[in-house]
Amino acid sequence: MTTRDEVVLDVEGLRMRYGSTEVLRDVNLRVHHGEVVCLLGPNGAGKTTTLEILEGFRMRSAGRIEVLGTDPAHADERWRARVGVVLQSWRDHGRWRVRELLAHLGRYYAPYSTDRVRRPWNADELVAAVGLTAHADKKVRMLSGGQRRRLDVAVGLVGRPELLFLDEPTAGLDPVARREFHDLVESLAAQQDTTIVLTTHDLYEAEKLSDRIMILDGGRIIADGTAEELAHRIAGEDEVRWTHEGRHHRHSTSESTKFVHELFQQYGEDIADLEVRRASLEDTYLSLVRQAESGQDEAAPVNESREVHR
Ligand SMILES: Nc1ncnc2c1ncn2[C@@H]1O[C@H](COP(=O)(O)OP(=O)(O)OP(=O)(O)O)[C@@H](O)[C@H]1O
Repeated sequence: MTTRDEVVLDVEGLRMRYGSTEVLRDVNLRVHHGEVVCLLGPNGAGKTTTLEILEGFRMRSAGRIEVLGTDPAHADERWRARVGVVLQSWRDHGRWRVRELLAHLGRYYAPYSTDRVRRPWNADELVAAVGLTAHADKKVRMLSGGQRRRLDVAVGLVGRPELLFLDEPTAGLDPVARREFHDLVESLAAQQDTTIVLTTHDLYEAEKLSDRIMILDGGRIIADGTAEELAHRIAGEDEVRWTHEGRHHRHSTSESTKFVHELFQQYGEDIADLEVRRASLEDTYLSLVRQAESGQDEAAPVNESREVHR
């Protein structure tokens, strides 16, 4: 069992080559206990490859990796029982019924139960937690795509993992299911016992769920920090909008607080409809990826390691 402040994931100089194609060149990252970390990056950047290596499903070409204190390439069953995995697509078990499948897979984790963590997660409770109660007796192959994705998440959670990897967990989910999934991740994270690493292309989701965002591009982590910290890395300016005497105005500035203060000093209560728009995560992401791809990236992560404050 890891404790707060402990490093759960430690990666140094990770490289991965498929044939003659080098996908990961020098990936360095560190995740602490209880953090929710989101890995972003363009299609083909190597996010799934990275996750699969960390999960022990794929052998790396080079680099040092410790996941829960162990090299995943040489991990045993006890280690595997502490790690939950939701793959990008998984189409087995079509003939099983939902509840039966979770109860069946759960049995594997029973020997790893402790006084603190009762394993496995009770199948009925888990089915309810992922919103599948109405479908608990259905065969897996009869589920819709989104229901199947909820089941994938349940399969990842059944052993009550200390560390959970989620590869695009909300792809294909409807807005209600997506919101329910966000609530589930937040409740797992709030208990401080589950460290979560997820990939997504949904920047709203990344910002909402994660303590920290890492952007993978060109085989490296090109940015690492909170959404706010990343925004500070781009030379972005805030946009201030307001109305004065019926006319709309806008002004771009890197010192929006000072500007607004001066605006009020000058015009006082005649100012209306004041709005300060900071760079969104989408602006930041696009700018960082463009910078990296045009070779301007200084490859300096915002944050080498930081405490978790939730
Ligand atoms: N088994 C494999 N053999 C050869 N090349 C592979 C293999 N798996 C992935 N690749 C290649 O490695 C690169 C990274 O793929 P990966 O799936 O890790 O990217 P990703 O960031 O997860 O992409 P996406 O956002 O599209 O899911 C891609 O160019 C892909 O074609």
